[in-house]
Amino acid sequence: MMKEKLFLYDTTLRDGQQTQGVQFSTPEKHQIADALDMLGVDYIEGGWPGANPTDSAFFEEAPETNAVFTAFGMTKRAGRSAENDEVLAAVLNAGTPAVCLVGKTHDFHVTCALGITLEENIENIRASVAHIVAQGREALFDAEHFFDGYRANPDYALEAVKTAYAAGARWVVLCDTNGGAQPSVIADVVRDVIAAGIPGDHLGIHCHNDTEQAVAGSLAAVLAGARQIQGTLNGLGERCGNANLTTLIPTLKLKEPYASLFETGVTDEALEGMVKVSRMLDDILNRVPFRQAPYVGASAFAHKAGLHASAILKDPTTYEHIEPALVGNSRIIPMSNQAGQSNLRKRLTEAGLKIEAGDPILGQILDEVKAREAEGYSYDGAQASFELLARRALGQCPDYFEVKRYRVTIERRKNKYNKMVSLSEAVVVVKVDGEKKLSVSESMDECGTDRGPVNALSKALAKDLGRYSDLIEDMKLVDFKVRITQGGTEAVTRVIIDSEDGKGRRWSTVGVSANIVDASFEALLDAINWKLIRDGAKA
Ligand SMILES: CC(=O)SCCNC(=O)CCNC(=O)[C@H](O)C(C)(C)COP(=O)(O)OP(=O)(O)OC[C@H]1O[C@@H](n2cnc3c(N)ncnc32)[C@H](O)[C@@H]1OP(=O)(O)O
Ligand SMILES: CC(=O)C(=O)O
Repeated sequence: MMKEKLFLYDTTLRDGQQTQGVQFSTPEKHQIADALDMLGVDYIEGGWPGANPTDSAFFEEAPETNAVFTAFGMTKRAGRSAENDEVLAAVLNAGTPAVCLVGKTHDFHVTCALGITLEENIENIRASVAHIVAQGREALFDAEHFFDGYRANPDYALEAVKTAYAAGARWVVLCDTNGGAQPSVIADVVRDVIAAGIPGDHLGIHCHNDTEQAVAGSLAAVLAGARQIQGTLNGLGERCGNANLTTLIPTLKLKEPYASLFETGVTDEALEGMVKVSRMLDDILNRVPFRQAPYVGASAFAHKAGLHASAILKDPTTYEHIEPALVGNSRIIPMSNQAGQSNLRKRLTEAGLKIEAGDPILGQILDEVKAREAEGYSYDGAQASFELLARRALGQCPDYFEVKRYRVTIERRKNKYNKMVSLSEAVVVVKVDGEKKLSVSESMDECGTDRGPVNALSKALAKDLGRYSDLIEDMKLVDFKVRITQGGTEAVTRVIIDSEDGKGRRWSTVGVSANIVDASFEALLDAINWKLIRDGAKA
C-alpha cells in the first residue's frame, strides 16, 4: 500500500517562544532552525517578523533551509485594506516562501476580542489570504479557537475556514487554541470539516496541551484525515505547551497504524538524533532535561524494579516498547532499594566488576544498598558512589589518601567597596604517602563573587593531594543538588554532586548527613576517589 505524505510543521520558534520564561536570541533561533532542518520537518515557522527586534533580525538573516521557511502574523485589521495594514506588511516584507496567518473563527472572539462584526472578520480573512497568494507566497491559515468556535456556532466557524480555503490557502490549520478539546471531539470535527469541502490533504492540526492530550488530539486528527501536524520540540508553547514533536515523530514512525499509513520527511537516521535535538534545546534554555519524557527522557528506558531488570537481561522487549537506540536513547539499569541481583550484576559489569551469579557478596552489597537508601542515600542517580560502595565490599577500593580533619568558617564582612559580603574559608588536612598536608582555600572567585562553603571545601580538598593532584586537575564540579529527606529536628540532608573531567566524563556522587557540609564533603570525596580509580591511579 502506498503511504500518504504527512507534513510536519514546527512552531518551536514561534509558539515555543510564547512559553513563559523562554526568549530565544537570534543565534539560538539559527541553531534550532538548523537542527529542525536536519531532522527533516517540512515547515519551520521562524516567528513573527515585526513583532519584536529578535524576530525581525532573524528574518533579516533568514536561514537557508530545505524546510519551507514560514513567517507568522495575523489577518489584517478591519477598516483598512490588506495592502495598507502595517502589521501584515511587516510579515510579508520578511520575504518568506510561506506565510501563516492566524484569524478568528469563533464568533464570540470576533465580537469580544476584535470588536468587529462577523462579516468584517470574514472579509479580513478573505482579503488577507488573497493578498498573500497574490504575492506568490504559499498561504496557511491558522483557524484560532476552531474547536470551541465550531461547538458554539458551527456555521460561522465553517464559513471562516471555507473562506480562507477559497481565497487560496494551501493549508487550513484547525487550532485547539485553549487546549481543552478531547481527541474524540477533534476527530469528529475534522471529519465534519472534510465533509464540508476542505480536503484532508489541505487540513492541519494545532493542539495545545492543557489536558495533556495535545499529542493524542493531533494523532486523532490525522486518523480522521488531516495531513499536517503542527508542534514544537519538547512540547514548548503557550501555557502548558503544544503537541510535542519529540513524542509525535517517533510515534508516527514507529507505531501502528501510523508507520504503515504515513511517511514523513524524517529518516530513520534522523530519528536516531532525536535525543540529541531534545537535549540541545534544553541546553539552550538552560533547563534540566525532563527525565520522564517519552522516548527521549533519561528515564525513558531506565529499569529500576528488580523484576523488570531481571527480565530485561533475558530479553529487553519484556519491558521496552521500542529499542532505545532507534531514537538515540539508551537503556539504564539503576541501582536502588527496588533492585534485585540482576540489576546489581548488570551495574557491576558496567563498572568493570565481574561477579558470578550466586556469589554471596551480591547479597551483601544489595543489603548494604538497601540499608543505606533507608538512611537517605540514593544510588539511583549517583552511579559513581554505588560503584565505590561495591568496590569497598569487594576489597577493590584503594586508599589513596586519608582525611585527618576539615573545617569551614563563614564570615560576613565588608569588602573594599564597603559592601557586606560573605566569605567562606576551608581548611583540609589529609595524609598522603605518610605525609600530612594542610590546605586552605577561600570561596571568593577571581571576579570577587562568593561561591559558598562547599566550593571552598572542594578547592581545599583538591589543592594538595600529593602525587594525585595532577590526576584530578581537569576535574570540575558542575552541579550540586541538595535535598532534605526527612523533616523537623531529625532532618537528613542528601547532597548529589555532578563532576566532569577533561575526557568529557560526567559522574554523580552522593553524601548524606544531618549536616550539609558533611554530606557535601562525603560526595566530594567519592567524586575524587572515583576519578582516581577510573584513571588507574595506584595507591
Ligand atoms: C493563538 C496564538 O498563539 S496567536 C499568536 C500570538 N502571538 C503573539 O501575540 C506574540 C506577538 N505579538 C505581539 O508582539 C503583539 O501582540 C503585536 C505586535 C502583534 C501587536 O501588538 P499591539 O498592536 O500592541 O496590540 P496588542 O498586542 O495589545 O493587541 C492585539 C491587537 O490585535 C488584534 N487582533 C488579535 N487577533 C487578530 C486577528 N486575528 N486579526 C486582526 N487583529 C487581531 C486585537 O483585537 C488587538 O487590537 P486592539 O489593540 O485594537 O484591541
Ligand atoms: C495559532 C495558535 O497558536 C493557536 O491558535 O493556538
